[in-house]
Amino acid sequence: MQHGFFNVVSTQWLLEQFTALGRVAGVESCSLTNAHGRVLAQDIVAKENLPPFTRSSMDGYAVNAQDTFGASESNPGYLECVQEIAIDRLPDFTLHPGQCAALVTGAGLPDGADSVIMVEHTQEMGTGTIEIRRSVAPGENTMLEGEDQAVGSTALHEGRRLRPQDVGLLAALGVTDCEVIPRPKTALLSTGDEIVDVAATPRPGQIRDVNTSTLGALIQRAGGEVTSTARVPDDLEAISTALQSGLDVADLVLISGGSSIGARDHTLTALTRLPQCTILAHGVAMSPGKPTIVATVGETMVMGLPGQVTSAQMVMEVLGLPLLKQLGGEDPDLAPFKATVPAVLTRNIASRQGREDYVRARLATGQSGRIEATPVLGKSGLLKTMLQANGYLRIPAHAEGMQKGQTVTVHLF
Ligand SMILES: Nc1nc2c(c(=O)[nH]1)N[C@H]1C(S)=C(S)[C@@H](COP(=O)(O)OP(=O)(O)OC[C@H]3O[C@@H](n4cnc5c(N)ncnc54)[C@H](O)[C@@H]3O)O[C@H]1N2
Ligand code: MOO
Repeated sequence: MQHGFFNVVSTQWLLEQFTALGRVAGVESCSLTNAHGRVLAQDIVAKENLPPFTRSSMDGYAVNAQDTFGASESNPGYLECVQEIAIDRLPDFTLHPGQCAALVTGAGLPDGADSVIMVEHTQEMGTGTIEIRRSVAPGENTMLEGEDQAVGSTALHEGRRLRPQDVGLLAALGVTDCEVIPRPKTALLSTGDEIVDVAATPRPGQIRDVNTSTLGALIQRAGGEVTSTARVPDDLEAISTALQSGLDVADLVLISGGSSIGARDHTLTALTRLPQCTILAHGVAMSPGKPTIVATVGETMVMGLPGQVTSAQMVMEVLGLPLLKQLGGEDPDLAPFKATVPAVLTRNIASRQGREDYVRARLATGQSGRIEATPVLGKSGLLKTMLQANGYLRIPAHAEGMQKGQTVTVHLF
């Protein structure tokens, strides 16, 4: 039996190691309908201008701005309306001085027009004359050809995780399929003699497997794929066999439980038996989550997570999600900011020096109108701190705690 953690590292050091890892191998084609959340494996270059022609952004009249200069409520101008422009066909005439053409939002402007006056600033006088009660500037109330995206420019870069608005840009450019990076394949091993299937009725002493579900959901949130799951007893041979099966199919193997130094904790031994294994960490200077193992076996990453339900989730939040995003090829410079909220702490929190504390917190708007963070303290074997909290805050390893009234950054779940 191991009598201590032998390679305790900081989260910062581990995160730095992750940034050196390459993305998973290969490329796959993805239809636009399935593209949301995927990471581009190619630059998308615009093959056309967007908008493809200059369009009106208002209902009104296409005009030459010069013809409206000086027009006001008290001193209106008058233009001759020569046509009604169809929404689905570009106008094939030229607007001459003193003329305007009726159009709706989205219609193309005729030659000779450079702006649109909104219908509410005009009055139809009959016999085709339009009273103009305001002036417009050149370009006003129009969307210029190529203003969204110019032909030949890079619309979206490789490494971008596609958000709904990105998918909209692909649609506008006529991109029906794109090359994406495969989702990192993740094998989940849940260890423990006492752990039974969710559908089972546990007999006294047994508990249902929570971690396969929470970790599976977190893997999906980070863009990974749960490729296989297995439940294994606290038995070195069984764990070794399941670990090998995971290594055979996955880019990342997550092992829940057995990562500590107890008599039933076999994860480390199962790993160190493998000739290609390098242990990066056995023990991370964080709480909860100290009994965490990070290793490589050849090209495959392995994380041994503490079995405690909250600890396993927090280690995933802090280390597992960045690792999955790195393996998934997401370029951090193109990634959206992780949502954080500055909030005023409602009470003191004590912390031991030498390890980071990750404290769950509940957010609420205080009487002053400012957002307040109340620490949700509790045992890491219970689920409720995660359920009651909106996010977590980090107390650095050198700090002895945080003071009531201090502004903290809450990372949202
Ligand atoms: N001597 C020491 N003992 C322990 C230390 C330490 O530093 N020195 N750290 C403690 C901390 S903190 C944690 S966290 C646990 C982590 O232990 P393991 O990773 O070896 O996990 P297990 O012992 O297998 O399980 C712990 C706990 O979690 C429950 N569990 C496990 N898997 C699941 C699951 N899939 N779903 C729901 N619950 C699960 C399990 O029943 C145990 O209650 O070590 C401490 N000990
Ligand atoms: O890490 Mo244990 O994860 O503190 O409960």
